[in-house]
Amino acid sequence: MERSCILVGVPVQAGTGRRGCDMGPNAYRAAGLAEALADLGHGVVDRGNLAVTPSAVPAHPNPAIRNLAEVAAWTRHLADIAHAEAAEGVPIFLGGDHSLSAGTMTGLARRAREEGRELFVLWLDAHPDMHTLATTTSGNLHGVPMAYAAGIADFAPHLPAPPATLEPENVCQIGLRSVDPAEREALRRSGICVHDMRDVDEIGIAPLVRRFVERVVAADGIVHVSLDVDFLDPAIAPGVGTTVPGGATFREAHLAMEMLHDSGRVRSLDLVELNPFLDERGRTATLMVDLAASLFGRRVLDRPTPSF
Ligand SMILES: NC(=[NH2+])NCCC[C@H](N)C(=O)O
Ligand SMILES: [Mn+2]
Ligand SMILES: [Mn+2]
Repeated sequence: MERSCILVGVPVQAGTGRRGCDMGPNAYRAAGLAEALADLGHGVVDRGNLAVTPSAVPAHPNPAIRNLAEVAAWTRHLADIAHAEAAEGVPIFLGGDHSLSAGTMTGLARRAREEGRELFVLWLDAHPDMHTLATTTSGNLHGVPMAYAAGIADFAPHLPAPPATLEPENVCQIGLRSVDPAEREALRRSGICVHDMRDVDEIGIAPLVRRFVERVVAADGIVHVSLDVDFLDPAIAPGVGTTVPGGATFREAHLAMEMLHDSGRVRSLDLVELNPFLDERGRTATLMVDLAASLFGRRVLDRPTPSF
């Protein structure tokens, strides 16, 4: 029996500077995510939207930081939820801002470790989200989840200690085009595999994804995809608070999803940063749903599955 898709609504917006991401989960539902997955033959369970009750956390000396207690509560809760749901099926986390990935990725890392599998992350984003609590200048905690999950810096006692961390070598970021100076340095030291938009332009999205999948297959690993709306060019995906020009095209994004599907290795997905308040008649939500459909098997024509 194939594993069912499990939709988990994560209406967090505490990690961003603007309101509206809390409407993301329901926009994906309105755009027909469950129906699109069911049409592909998948079982679909919708767990509804999660909620958390923040409790006080020790303050951090960086005065810019916003909503630390709330992000801490989401991180703790999501690590537990991701760990549990990954045993049940293929969790799809409907954000909500990217701070949610601090929880999902560390919970998934714990599950993978317990199962003796190597977890790989494909991070599709204009930003590396590699700030620490000390280096963020915006104070928006959607800028820190990769540093948190890859164990780049100690976030405790302000954020909960991660139950497990990612191997930086197993993380691949594609689509970068807005990197703060402190992040640049942190990336360089981390060993994370990074591809900016210049690499996408010069090399092409297909070879980049193929190389990633080849590494996964060589390690007999499994894949988590973290898809930030701002990976996409703002001309096709305006419904996000942190647009950066020069993003992935419609075809580049779909091709990446199709190739990942062909790998047979994808076990979980974050859909993050959708802000329906900034969207135009649901077009960004619809595009994200179509990309999720490509990731889970929708294609134009039948074709033989390549062996990587
Ligand atoms: N998940 C995102 N959209 N992150 C954008 C982060 C932008 C910037 N680096 C900051 O820390 O504020
Ligand atoms: Mn992001
Ligand atoms: Mn981003």
